[in-house]
Amino acid sequence: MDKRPAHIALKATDLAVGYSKKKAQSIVAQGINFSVFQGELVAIVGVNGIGKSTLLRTLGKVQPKLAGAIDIEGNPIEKHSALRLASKISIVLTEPVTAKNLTVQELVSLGRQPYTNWIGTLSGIDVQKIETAISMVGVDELKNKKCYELSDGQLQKVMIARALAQDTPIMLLDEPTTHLDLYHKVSLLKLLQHIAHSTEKTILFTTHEIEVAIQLCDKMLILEKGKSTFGQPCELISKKSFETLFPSDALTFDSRTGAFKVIK
Ligand SMILES: Nc1ncnc2c1ncn2[C@@H]1O[C@H](COP(=O)(O)OP(=O)(O)OP(=O)(O)O)[C@@H](O)[C@H]1O
Repeated sequence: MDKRPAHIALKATDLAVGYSKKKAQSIVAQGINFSVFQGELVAIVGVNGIGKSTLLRTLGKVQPKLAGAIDIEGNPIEKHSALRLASKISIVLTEPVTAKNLTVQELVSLGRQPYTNWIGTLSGIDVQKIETAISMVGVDELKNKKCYELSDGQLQKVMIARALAQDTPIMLLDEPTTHLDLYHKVSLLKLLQHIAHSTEKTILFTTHEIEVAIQLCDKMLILEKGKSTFGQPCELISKKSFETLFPSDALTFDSRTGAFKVIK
């Protein structure tokens, strides 16, 4: 039976994202509308440079929106202080990790910063959340390694563990599977699906793994030049929304299989 999640965790209304230089605005994507329920796994997809990362950073208030509204658990994003937002949203970006000299355990512990006292002492609950996060993403055996000793894929998992340790109702992940092989991509997205459904966290991530996302996500947001489409993967397939995603000289979308076919 379809379980209806309790409430809207994240909502965008007529949102425009992009960059401001001096007084000029450079809009990357606009007219973005969606409502994501608590406990849903949502993929943001679209071609290179369409604005997926820009949108994700805007949803996490890493950069300002250019127009429209973002509501976090029913309140406008600008009403949340930085500290309050850090207890609502965790975000993993693609920027290189600067704290590579830390051990895995120390890096994951940083996720508890919004909750620790001013000298950063970890409570029993903090330690437990750190341990749970490390074991959830399956990096227990790397716990005492320095981050500079890890492969890109291992580091990516550790960054997700740090966000999990932050234990926020909303997680935003920019291309969390980039450095992983196909098996580990699927495993990680299955893990995110499990986390979203079992802990009622709302997880939005950007990805180029459209076919895997179609199979595992509750909803998808497709960004295209001048428009965005949001819905359940099956709705998007029946609306033929994936068919215009790539220029048709190289790829077509087969709605029967939910997969792209190369035009030879
Ligand atoms: N700091 C910046 N200042 C100005 N423009 C930027 C900045 N960062 C990105 N852009 C531009 O914004 C547009 C969207 O970039 P963005 O990284 O959001 O796309 P994307 O969909 O995530 O791409 P990809 O799939 O290649 O990662 C691009 O044209 C890019 O050049």
